[in-house]
Amino acid sequence: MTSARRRRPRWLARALETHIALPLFALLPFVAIWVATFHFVETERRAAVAAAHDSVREQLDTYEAQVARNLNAIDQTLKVIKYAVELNGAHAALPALRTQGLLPPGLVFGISVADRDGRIVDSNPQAPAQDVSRMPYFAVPANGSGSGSGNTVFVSQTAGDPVRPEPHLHFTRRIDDAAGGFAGVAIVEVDPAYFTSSYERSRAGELGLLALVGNDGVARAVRIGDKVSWGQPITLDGIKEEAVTPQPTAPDGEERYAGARRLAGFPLTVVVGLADKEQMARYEQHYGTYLAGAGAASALLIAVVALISVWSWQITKARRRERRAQETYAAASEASLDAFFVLRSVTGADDAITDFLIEETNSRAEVFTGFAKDALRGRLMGDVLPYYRMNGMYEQLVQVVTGRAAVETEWQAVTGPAAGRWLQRQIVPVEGGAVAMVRDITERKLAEERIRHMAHHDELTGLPNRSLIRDRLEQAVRNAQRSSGHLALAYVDLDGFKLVNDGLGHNAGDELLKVVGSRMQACLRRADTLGRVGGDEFVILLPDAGECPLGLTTLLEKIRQAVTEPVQIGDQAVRVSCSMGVVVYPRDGDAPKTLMMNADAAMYRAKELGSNNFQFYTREMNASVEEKLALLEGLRRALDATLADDAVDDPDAVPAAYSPAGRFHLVYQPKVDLRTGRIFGVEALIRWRHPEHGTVPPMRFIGLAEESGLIVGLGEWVVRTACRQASVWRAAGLDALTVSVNVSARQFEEKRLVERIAGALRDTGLPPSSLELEVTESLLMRDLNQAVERMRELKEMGVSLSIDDFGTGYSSLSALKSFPISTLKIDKSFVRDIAVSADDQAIALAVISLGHRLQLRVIAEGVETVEQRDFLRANDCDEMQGYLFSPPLPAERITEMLRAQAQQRRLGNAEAVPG
Ligand SMILES: Nc1nc2c(ncn2[C@@H]2O[C@@H]3COP(=O)(O)O[C@H]4[C@@H](O)[C@H](n5cnc6c(=O)[nH]c(N)nc65)O[C@@H]4COP(=O)(O)O[C@H]3[C@H]2O)c(=O)[nH]1
Repeated sequence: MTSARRRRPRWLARALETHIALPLFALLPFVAIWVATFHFVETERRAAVAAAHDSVREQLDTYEAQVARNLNAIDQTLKVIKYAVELNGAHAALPALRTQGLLPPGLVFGISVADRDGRIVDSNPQAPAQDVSRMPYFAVPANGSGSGSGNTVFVSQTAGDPVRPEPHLHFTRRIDDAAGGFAGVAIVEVDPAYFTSSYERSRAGELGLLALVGNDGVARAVRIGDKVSWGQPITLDGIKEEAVTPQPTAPDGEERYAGARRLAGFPLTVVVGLADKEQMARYEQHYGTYLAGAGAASALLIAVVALISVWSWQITKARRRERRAQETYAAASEASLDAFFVLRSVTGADDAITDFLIEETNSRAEVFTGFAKDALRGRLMGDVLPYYRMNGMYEQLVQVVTGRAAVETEWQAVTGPAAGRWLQRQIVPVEGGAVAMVRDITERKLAEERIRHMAHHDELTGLPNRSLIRDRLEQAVRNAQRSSGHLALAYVDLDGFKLVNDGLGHNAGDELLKVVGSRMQACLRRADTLGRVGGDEFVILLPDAGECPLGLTTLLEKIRQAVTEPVQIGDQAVRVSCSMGVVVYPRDGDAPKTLMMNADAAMYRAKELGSNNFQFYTREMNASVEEKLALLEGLRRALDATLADDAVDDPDAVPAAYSPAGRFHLVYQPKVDLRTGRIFGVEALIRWRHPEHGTVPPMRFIGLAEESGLIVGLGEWVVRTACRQASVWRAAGLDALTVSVNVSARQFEEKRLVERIAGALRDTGLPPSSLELEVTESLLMRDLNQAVERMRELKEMGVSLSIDDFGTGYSSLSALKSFPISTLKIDKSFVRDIAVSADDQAIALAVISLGHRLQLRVIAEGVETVEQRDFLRANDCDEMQGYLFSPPLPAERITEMLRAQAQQRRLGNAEAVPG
């Protein structure tokens, strides 16, 4: 059926649609109605016309016979008179006839006899004698020509005469005497109505016509309805004996079926006319009725057809819409990535749904079921996809069909071709069943999972991020609250990470973070959480910590040691440590936020205490922030006061060795030549005499001064003060000294550094060669190009440069070669164990050898023991600095030392190194 429909041409299919076919078919009865109607009408018309013809003929027959009879009677009368005249003479003829009873009644005919002179000699009824010789009815027969002469009857026109003024027809015959001469005329006068008295209204109607017309075309008597007239000209040419078509007839011009017949022996013709409108009246009436009937039938037919067609059209339209929608849906669903199943409920004996029949599906269904769509159509779900009873779909279908509400579910397939994939089904109720749409949402699920993971994990290390840590901490706090348990939180910050990151690049920094992260993770249990909350900051959450914080120390120490193990990055082994701040719930706070803040504060304290350690939180730690602010304020005031003092003092005056409270001052640590033992230079180190806390070491405030930018002004003051002091020593004629000043990263990055130093040298008169700037390796590595450029400018000025804390950074040899420096300083952390640690010895030796290969002097700082000094000296280290020789001292103590040194030299004692 479907294929047949498909094969049927489109135009034919359209034509067969009821709303088109029905009107076409309805044309047949429509035409039939009208053909039949016109046929009946025509038949009736013909019948009516035939009837009219018959009637004309019939009446003509009757009329003709009657008139002929009348005329014969008249003629008979004329002949009798003529005979009587010939027999009795004109005067005695009528009396003779009267006597014999042969005279017709006077009411019907008027009879007269005229003599040869045209005088009426006798008449019946009696009339006065008159001369009628001039009248045609006398003259014509008298002349012996035309009708009335001889054996013929003359018929006059209807008119009055001297005898009787009323209009009459005069029938006359010539009377001859015995010799054949003219003897007179027999006259019969007849009322014209006499010839039309046979008019029957029942047959001829109101407009029927009876006429007696003379051969001269003038009517002798005409009757139409009740009216009798005469004298009109009536043309007989068009009136045949059987007039087929009606034509206008005189005197009224009415259309009539007419017939005429000449009367033998008389110059007269009888005419019968039947009015067309009367003869066809019945037909006309029927015609109207037929037309009205046909019209009504047609209207009814049209109305019915129109109604059915409109109804059918609406249905067709709806069907077409539906079909188009179905086709569109089918096309869309074929192209769709969703599988769909149109399912019809199958019910059991108790009307309960037992299964679902697949009525329709699409190609995509094959992916989910393993069956082609044709194999699915018409099958029961329970037969082809039995597992639909196990994954909840069957129950849902029943629920949707009975509850008439759509449902949507996501599930992971465990059986079938899509096993393991995430699927989503939407089930929508439809009449008699449901439509299920199934979509593969695995990719979306994975993406969601990825996004969820990304939202909660650190991309680099894969560890939980701050947000997840916060969640877990909140959860752990809730659990601990419920169970009255304890939890611990450690804030971990890597020490020295920045050096690796800045020095070796971000990739190395990233690698380091990953290694350190996994090492820390390895120290923890499954229930613990390690997260990364910032650059080099980690958080460890221990949800099942004991009440006593000290119980955590073993774990914390293990983590610390794991972090400090060297990390191999490329061909370099780097080492970082970590500072940890630890809080315990509920002792150190009961809110997650407070715990985080306090752990952070404890971590800062660990940093302050020299890093590479862990600190448990104490209440005092929170004072640190305020303390910092107070410190910063104090720094500002101290710098202002120090600069104000300097401005008041004589610029050429010797700098104050000890500042009053709230001021800065410098101390100087001698630098000694390891071979000669001579003091060849000093390192200027800043001190702050705090009004309350006494002398504050630079490690406590340099960082803050850097952070706040105060270091720029402070650094300039240091340079100027150190230069001024060195000039003072020079002016005092003491041994020429090089004064070293520490320059922090922030100062070095400042554009006007070179200008400021040049200004200080200019203002104090110190030769640039007497000034050395100490910069750290890490400082140089921040922006290598800019650092080298700036160092060159300083070098060109004559100022020397040394690299402080050498060995703690990661400057490459090539970078080192490009630095215009004169000295390398071995960091005191390597010097500390130099006498015992093979590692530190190796580092020190490497620095010495490297420095010498680069033509640099090497100085060791923090030399406290003779062993350290001896090792360094034995290994060719050039210079040293440290408590062994002298701690940092006020300037005047240096002056004394220099004086003593000069004196000793004068005494020829070159050995100045103690111990
Ligand atoms: N353990 C030990 N320490 C020794 C020994 N000999 C000297 N020291 C200390 O080692 C530090 C050497 O200075 P640094 O490494 O440049 O380290 C300096 C330097 O980086 C910074 N600093 C000091 N003054 C200034 C300054 O004026 N400007 C800048 N930017 N930084 C400064 O503060 C750091 C610390 O300065 P100080 O506390 O004065 O500490 C000084 C000094 O007192 C020793 O034998 N054993």
